[in-house]
Amino acid sequence: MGRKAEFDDKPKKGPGRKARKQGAPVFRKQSFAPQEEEDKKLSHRQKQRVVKREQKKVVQKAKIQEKRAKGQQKQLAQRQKKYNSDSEPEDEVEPQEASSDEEVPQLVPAGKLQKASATKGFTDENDDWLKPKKQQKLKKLPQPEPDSEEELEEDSDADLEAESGQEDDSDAESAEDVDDDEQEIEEDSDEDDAKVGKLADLSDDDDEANSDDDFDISGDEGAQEGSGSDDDEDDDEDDDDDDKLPIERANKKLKKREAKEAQEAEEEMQMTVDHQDVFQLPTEEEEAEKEITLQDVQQRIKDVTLVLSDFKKYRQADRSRSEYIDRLRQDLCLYYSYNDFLMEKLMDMFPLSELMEYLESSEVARPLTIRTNTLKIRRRQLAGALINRGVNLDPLGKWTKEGLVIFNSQVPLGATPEYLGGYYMIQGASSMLPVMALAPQENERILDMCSAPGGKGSHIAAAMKNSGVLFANDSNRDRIKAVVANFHRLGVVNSVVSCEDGTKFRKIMTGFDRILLDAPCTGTGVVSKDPSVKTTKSDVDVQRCYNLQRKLLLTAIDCVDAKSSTGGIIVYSTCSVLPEENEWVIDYALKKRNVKLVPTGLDFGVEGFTKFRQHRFHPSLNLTKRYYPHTHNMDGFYVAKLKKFSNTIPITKEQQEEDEKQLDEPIEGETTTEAAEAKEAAEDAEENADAEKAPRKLLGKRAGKPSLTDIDLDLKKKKLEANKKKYVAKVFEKPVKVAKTPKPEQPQETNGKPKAQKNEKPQEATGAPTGQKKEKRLEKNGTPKAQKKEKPLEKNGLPKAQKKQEFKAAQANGKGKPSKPDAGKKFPSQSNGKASPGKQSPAAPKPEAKRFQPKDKKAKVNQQTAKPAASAKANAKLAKAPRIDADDVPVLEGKPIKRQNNLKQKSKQIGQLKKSKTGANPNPRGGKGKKFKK
Ligand SMILES: C[S@@+](CC[C@H](N)C(=O)[O-])C[C@H]1O[C@@H](n2cnc3c(N)ncnc32)[C@H](O)[C@@H]1O
Repeated sequence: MGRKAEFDDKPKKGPGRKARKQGAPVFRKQSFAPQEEEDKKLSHRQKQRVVKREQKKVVQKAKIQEKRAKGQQKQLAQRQKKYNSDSEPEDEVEPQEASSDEEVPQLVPAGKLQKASATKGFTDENDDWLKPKKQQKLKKLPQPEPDSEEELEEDSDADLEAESGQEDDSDAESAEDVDDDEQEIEEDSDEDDAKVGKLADLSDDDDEANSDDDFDISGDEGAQEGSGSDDDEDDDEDDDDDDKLPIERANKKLKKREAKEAQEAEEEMQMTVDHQDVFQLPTEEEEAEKEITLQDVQQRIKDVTLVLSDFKKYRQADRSRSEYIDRLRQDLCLYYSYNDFLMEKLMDMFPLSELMEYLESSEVARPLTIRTNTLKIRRRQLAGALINRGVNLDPLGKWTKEGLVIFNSQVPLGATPEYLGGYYMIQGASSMLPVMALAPQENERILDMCSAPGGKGSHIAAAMKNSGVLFANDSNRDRIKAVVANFHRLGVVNSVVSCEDGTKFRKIMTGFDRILLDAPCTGTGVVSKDPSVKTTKSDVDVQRCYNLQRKLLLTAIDCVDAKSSTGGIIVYSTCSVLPEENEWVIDYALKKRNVKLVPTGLDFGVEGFTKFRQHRFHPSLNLTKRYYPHTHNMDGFYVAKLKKFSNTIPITKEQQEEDEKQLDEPIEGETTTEAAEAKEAAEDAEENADAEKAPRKLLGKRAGKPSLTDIDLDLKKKKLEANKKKYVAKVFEKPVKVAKTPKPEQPQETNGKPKAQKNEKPQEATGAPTGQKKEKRLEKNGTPKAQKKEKPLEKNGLPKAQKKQEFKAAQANGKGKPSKPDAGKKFPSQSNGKASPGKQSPAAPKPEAKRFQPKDKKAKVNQQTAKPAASAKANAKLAKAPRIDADDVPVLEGKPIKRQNNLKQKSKQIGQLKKSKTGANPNPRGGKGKKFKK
């Protein structure tokens, strides 16, 4: 549109046709150049009005001259007087001068006006006087609106000249004066354009609004009207009113009034709104009555937040701050699905506005990130390869040379050839930080104390360039498999993988250059990954983690060599944001060991707390780093770097022991998974015991309590439990059957027993109480074979032998062949414990067998299945099957047997009874049997 203005005098290079035809438009530099701010503000019309006004002045001046020439001073004085009566009097100036001042009150600086008015003594306030001249002027002025100031000036000059030309004859001198004055005024008006513009805006705009162009009132006008002072407005009115009809003036006044009223109304409304907006905390009844939606909750969160932001202003007089905070916490729990405990913790940590940000960002998943395995590939190459597969990615940030952030991918990132080839590890951005802080060096000995699944461990190995030795440890046997798998995939070859309790590591190995302790924690920083954290964590969980973390950290410190030439460094990290698991743990270690905090080397992250609520930590804790989802767009994380400066421990051994004891103390109200499992097991055992018959119950009560504590211990090794049960069943099956032998048969039994049976019994007797160690020892001695031989005998031979014995006993007592029901009864009597002790064998291994029977369902089944079997064949068949299974039970480990060892007393009793009755060595294979002999 239009031609392009040129403001510089640069000659155009090679002007084109257009340029030749039509020169560039030339504007007065003045009009665009930012010389005067005020000038910029003048619109085109305003400028026109200024020119008009100047023209007016000129006309007025000419009139004055004319009047002077005609000697109409008297009339002028009268007019002046009249004007003065309408306008504000100005005492300081002579009447004539005053009137001239009023003529252009604000348009020209006072001094100059005085000068001008002193010369002319003129006012345009007199309509009578002015009107014909106006008409005259209007006639003289060109009808179309002038395009520019220049034109207007020219026009006005021309008019002036014409007028002055008419007047030249009469008063040449005065004409010269006028010319001079004109010049002055012109200059002044040029100089003071800005001032004129500023003040005239109000009046002129009004003028324009009322007179020109359909009452166009722009917002600016209104604003200017509003912003102008009353005086200014009045003055402007005075100016403008000259040109206006009464109706226009009335209109203007009306508008003014309306604007004022609108402003007042707005203020009033604001006050009312402020007053009404005070949020009313709902009462309990209200809450109970009203069905609340999520939107209501959201609104209430906003309201309460507002109240808490200016409590004095918005609070209800009868409500305390804590009531609002409680309400807010409950609503936040409801809205974001947190439990009260965690929400309270978070509210303690963050100011309200930050808390909202934290909660919001915790609802959103963090960006997917991967770490280049620099043992195999460079990041650029990896990025190229993945891009070719349709992965949209970018470098993670300047702080890492290995990280890549994945925006989207056409392929699953856990299944690309690059992943399977070990070129990268899928890892959260925050997980890279602890290893960066650890700064592993080549050829060092580094321990990753809690390593599974090996993300950070493999990062350490990469930093070590597969040199030195990396010890990757984790106490979780299942998870450690992931470490091995990942290390294989990623090509880590400098590592030793172990599965030990980290707290015991000082007894396994020490003297490490560096240790990473990425401690087990509540995971409150990874809520977006695992939302269950929001509802499942309690103070007991935090306490438990806190204890374990402290123990692990002290161990880690003890395992590091302070004299390491390259290191002596411990990095502690968690994916929890709670100070209890972070600053408190570090603060504890600072007190208990010769370590100090050093900068992590991570140039971003929030400083760790040096105080939290009423707690005060070591000031150096500000060297630790915190990471939040809302500030760093990564999982909540904590990193602390410690330097060990002495291998001595600054506390006494007694203190150490006391500390350890304290850390091992059970937590009040603890309902850990282990404890819960133990409880469940105890309940199961009790239920089983209840299911047993009375004597068993008794036995269960007698032996049950100690065995329950044993169960507690055993449950810590979950996998062994199943085996243990099987084993227990197997070991104690024989005594059960031995116990079945009726009293009178015993002498016969002892005398007429087959060899095999003789061998069995001592084995059973000894095997039952001695437990696993014994079993192992037996195995070593070649006993398992014998056992295996025995067992079929037990299974197949025992019922037969029993029958024979029964039969013999019956014959000896003259009772004849025992009836089938009798034989049948014996088994139930055993299982039910109803058989009288008198009828049982004196060896009485029965109670012992009963004691363990509840724990062994299989044994029960065996007995029960054997019970209804009428014939020996059937019995043998039924007994056979499960026994074969029992033989296949793997060799037992320490725990189950240990538990049985607790029952030494009973086994001793059994052995002694047998010994006394049979006179045979209960354990001909030595070992405990020998002890029994003694
Ligand atoms: C946060 S994870 C470690 C993650 C690992 N550093 C990584 O980057 O892949 C914590 C680990 O500590 C292990 N852990 C828990 N208690 C332990 C203990 N007493 N000794 C050693 N490891 C333990 C857990 O099995 C779990 O794998």
